[in-house]
Amino acid sequence: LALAATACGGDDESGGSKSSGELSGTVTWWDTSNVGSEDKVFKKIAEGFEKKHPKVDVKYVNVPFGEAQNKFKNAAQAGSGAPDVIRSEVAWTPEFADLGYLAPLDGTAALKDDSDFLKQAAASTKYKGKTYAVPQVIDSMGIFYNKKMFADAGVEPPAKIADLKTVAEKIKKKTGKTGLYLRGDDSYYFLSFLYGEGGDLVDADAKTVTVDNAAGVKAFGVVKDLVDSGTAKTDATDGWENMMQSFKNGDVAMMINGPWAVADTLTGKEFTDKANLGISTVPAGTAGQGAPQGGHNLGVYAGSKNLDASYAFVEYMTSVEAQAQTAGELNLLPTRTSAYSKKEAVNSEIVQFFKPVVETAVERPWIPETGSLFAPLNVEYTKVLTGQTTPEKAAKATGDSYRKLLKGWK
Ligand SMILES: C[C@H]1O[C@H](O[C@H]2[C@H](O)[C@@H](O)[C@@H](O[C@H]3[C@H](O)[C@@H](O)[C@@H](O[C@H]4[C@H](O)[C@@H](O)[C@@H](O)O[C@@H]4CO)O[C@@H]3CO)O[C@@H]2CO)[C@H](O)[C@H](O)[C@@H]1N[C@H]1C[C@@H](CO)[C@H](O)[C@@H](O)[C@@H]1O
Repeated sequence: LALAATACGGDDESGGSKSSGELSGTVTWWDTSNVGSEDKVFKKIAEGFEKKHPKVDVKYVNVPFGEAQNKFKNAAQAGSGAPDVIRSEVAWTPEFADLGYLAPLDGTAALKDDSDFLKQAAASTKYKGKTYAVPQVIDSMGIFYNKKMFADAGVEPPAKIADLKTVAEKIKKKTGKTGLYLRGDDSYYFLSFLYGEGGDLVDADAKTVTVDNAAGVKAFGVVKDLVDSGTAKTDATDGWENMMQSFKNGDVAMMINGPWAVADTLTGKEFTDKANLGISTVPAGTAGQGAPQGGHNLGVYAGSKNLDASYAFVEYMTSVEAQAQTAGELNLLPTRTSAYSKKEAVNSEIVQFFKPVVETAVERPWIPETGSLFAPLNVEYTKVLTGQTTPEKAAKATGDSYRKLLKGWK
């Protein structure tokens, strides 16, 4: 596995020869997984592909999640420097497909046993009747909690927002620590509170923006109150780092997060005994309980000069064996139904916890604009949590941004 220092593309030297039937050439793969935890396992699996196809050289490039979407769009648009295979987050996939940057995979070697994929995982790979990527992982969110801190304070995982506040009060009294770390620089962490008040960002079927309705305003009020009441602490920047450090060091008793955070969490001093990590459903709001559906697909760049090897690589990386390995080693959720009966998935408490959560997770519309809904929401969400705007103004400003973005929507 040649570790390319910089993102470089499927240039013509990588052209694989099909004549011998044996795959050959280079496959450059942009992986967005977390460095130091997830990436090690994904690299290992990719090396297995090279062993199986000795004439293929996989160039592994790790591109940070926050940069990969634009980096790929820029390279694809310029027609130079794009990878052969991209780890495409669920909301990036319809956008890349709409732009023509992904090769349709129907009928290719990339798409094997596609009836084996969970329908909600497959949904984000379909666009205008074609399949543009293969689901690699699916995820949702839950409350991660420190079992020892909970036991010391004599509290149970909170089922409702009111319980969350009570639990936090008891933890503060007993340990002086803040109950929850609520990530403030990524509004994906707001969605379970929005759903809890019966809200959503948009109603795609009705082509209506809904983030600024009464439920949306209420949800902004709920998260503002969590911070103002001392139930939660937050930051306007470096949210991921601050959240992970706070929880791993026992500075907070809870965080809302997903399976992609587990491997890193277990390296924390509070979780050397991994049994100390508890996971529970996100607390319900006044209208119900719901967590968002996220995840990642593998797509083949439409301009790849080595389509055959790229198709085979995508199939290998999303195979039931690969998914069993990431379930066992990283507690990531498979997207193949068959992978859930593999022992690695059966033996993972995290996978078993999240399976029903993902089955009932709130789906988003898989339209090209879906990913663009977060940038404006991030601005207002952060301002609400840091007292720079009111729930009413935040909801309105977000709704106005959405109506500019979604032409003709109400
Ligand atoms: C702002 C962004 O909004 C959206 O992203 C949503 C996303 O749609 C949601 O689904 C959700 O993603 C979950 C994800 O499902 C979940 O799996 C997990 O991912 C783990 C991996 O598991 C882990 O392996 C590792 O990779 O690390 C990953 C991350 O931890 O957690 C994710 C949530 O973090 O939330 C995202 C919002 O964050 C847009 O799509 C853009 O990304 C946009 N960013 C660009 C927008 C450009 C201008 O438009 C701007 O110029 C650029 O600079 C910005 O970069």
